[in-house]
Order: sequence, then C-alpha cells, then structure tokens
Amino acid sequence: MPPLELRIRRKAQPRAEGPPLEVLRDVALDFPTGSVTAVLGPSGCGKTTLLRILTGLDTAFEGSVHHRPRRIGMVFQEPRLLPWRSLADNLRMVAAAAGLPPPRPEALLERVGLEGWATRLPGELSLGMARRAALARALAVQPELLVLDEPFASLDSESAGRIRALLAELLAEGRTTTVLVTHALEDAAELAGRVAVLTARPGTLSALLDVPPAARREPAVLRAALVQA
Ligand SMILES: Nc1ncnc2c1ncn2[C@@H]1O[C@H](COP(=O)(O)OP(=O)(O)OP(=O)(O)O)[C@@H](O)[C@H]1O
Repeated sequence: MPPLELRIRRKAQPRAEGPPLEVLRDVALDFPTGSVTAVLGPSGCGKTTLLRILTGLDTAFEGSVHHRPRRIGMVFQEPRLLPWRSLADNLRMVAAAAGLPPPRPEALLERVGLEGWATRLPGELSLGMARRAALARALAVQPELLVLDEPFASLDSESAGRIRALLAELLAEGRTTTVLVTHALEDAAELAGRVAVLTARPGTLSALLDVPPAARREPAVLRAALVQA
C-alpha cells in the first residue's frame, strides 16, 4: 500500500473582512501504512486544519492528498456524538455508512471502559466518557486511518490515563496509520513513532523526526532531539 501523501502548497481561510488568513503553507508529508505521527505546533498554527484536509473534510486548499484510505476514524476535541441516538446506535450508524456489517457495540464500548452504557444517550456522559465513546465510534469503522485531535485535552488525569493506555495498546498493534495532534511532548513520546513540527501561522513544516526509543521512558530526550532538529 503506498503511503498516504499530503501536499499542501497553501491553505487560506476567507474572512468576513480583509484578505484571507493564510493558515498553512508548504506542508509535504507522507504517512506510511501503520505509522503513528504526532503533529506538534503552537496554538492556531493549523494543526486541526491539516487534519481536516488529510481526512477530506476540507477540500478548499491548493495541493493534493493521494492514497487516502477509505475507512477513516476521527476523534475530535468535541466528541460530536449524535445526541438523540444511543451510544450503540452511534456506533452502528458509522459502521453502516462505511459499508461494514453491524459491529458489536457492546464489545467496542467495553474496550474503552464503557461497558453497560450501550443503550444510554450521549448527554448522560461526562466529557471523558464522551471522548472514549467517540474513540469507540472511530474504531467501529475498522479504521485504516485514525485521526486524533488532542484526545486528552480538558480531561481529568484518570480519564486521560485511560485513553492514553487504550491508545498505546491499539497503536502498538501497528495496523492503523495514525495522526495525533497534541500539545504535549509526553504524549508524542509515548504514542508516536515520529513527530512533525509546524511553525506558528502560517504553519509550515519545521521538523520531522523519529522519536528516539529512549524518549518513551524519558520525554526530555525528545525535547532535546527537537531542539537539535
Ligand atoms: N472556519 C474557519 N474560518 C476562519 N478561520 C478559521 C477557521 N478554522 C480555522 N481558522 C483559523 O485558522 C487558524 C488555524 O486554526 P486551527 O484550528 O487549524 O489551528 P490549531 O493549530 O489546531 O489550533 P489549536 O492548537 O489552538 O487547536 C486559526 O487562526 C483559526 O482562527
């Protein structure tokens, strides 16, 4: 399978007044199948925009995306579950939309620590639980590409720890090409095989490096490698 290939020459956001805001410029990245890439960069540099372009949610840019897989699982900061449908239905609907046979929602929910919640509505969940439900929904499409936008943001440490452990287990399987946007170097060091760093807006690629194995135990090793890059 050829790598997913992202080529952004320029991405600008129209504004109500004034010229368009240039958000991204000259970002060229290949994502080999099964790789886990963390995208780091200052707030507002275009990380979420990059994910939206990568997944095809945003097509208004100059450039191209090649070899985008068919089944894409996404977890955004805002869980975006359908509020009037049970968690099980939320999972079934994305699987059906992906042309997959009905999944076993209970098993997927159990995997993210939400056993017994299949018939409940999203409004009954805390943010941490909703984020985990969104991850279960992403897994329900058997994703070839998994995209995670700050999956640990605004979570208490217990919820963040549960999701981190789950992702570490999942990503270690090495089957799913994963792109993880994060502000935390520790998360990149623990979960990713490599790190792509964007500059401040307009975001452009300033470094792409493999995570040194020692950084898994000591994230400062990654910080030092980034300073040198
Ligand atoms: N729909 C939109 N309309 C106008 N401007 C937008 C839109 N979406 C994003 N932007 C602007 O584009 C820039 C990049 O936004 P984006 O959300 O991609 O950054 P980010 O790196 O993910 O930020 P953060 O780390 O704070 O989540 C920001 O300045 C933002 O205000």
